[in-house]
Amino acid sequence: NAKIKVFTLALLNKDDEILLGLKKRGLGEGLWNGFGGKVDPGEEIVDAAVREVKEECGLTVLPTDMENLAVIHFEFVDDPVILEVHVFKCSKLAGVVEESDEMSPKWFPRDNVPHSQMWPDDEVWYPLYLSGTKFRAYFLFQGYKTILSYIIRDFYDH
Ligand SMILES: Nc1nc(NC2CC2)cc(N2CCN(C3COC3)CC2)n1
Repeated sequence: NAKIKVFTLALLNKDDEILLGLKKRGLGEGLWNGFGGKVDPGEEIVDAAVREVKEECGLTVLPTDMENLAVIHFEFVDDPVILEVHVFKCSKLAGVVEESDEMSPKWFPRDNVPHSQMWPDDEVWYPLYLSGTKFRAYFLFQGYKTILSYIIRDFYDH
């Protein structure tokens, strides 16, 4: 009786830097990550991504400037809840970066993000993301720290 929970994850780019936020609470607390959250019922996924970016770091992004680069499914041993994370890449940003209740934002060099303080899967798929490759991925976790297995394939292949 698997249950799928849909999340957005927006990675914001400017020149050779990427904006990450240190999560202050909830799932991923204490880790650096892109901006995102749950998709409300009836909400378009890309609109949820735009909303979460604004809420979490103050920046305004147009839905048409959100490039959907990946869909990643995360499964956890002995847990029926599957996380479906829609990853977006955006380079057209407006506004001023602000701290929020959820996130402390900070710019990092895109080739030097703090992987030791990020979700372990990021190290696997960031290189694909940075090269602009569209992909689908599946990760099987034991708890939140151990990757038991993963599959990555082209977004368009079956
Ligand atoms: N980079 C990355 N890795 C993940 N790995 C799986 C956990 C093992 C999950 C993940 N997200 C799921 C959680 N979501 C938080 C915002 O509201 C909750 C952000 C995106 N983001």
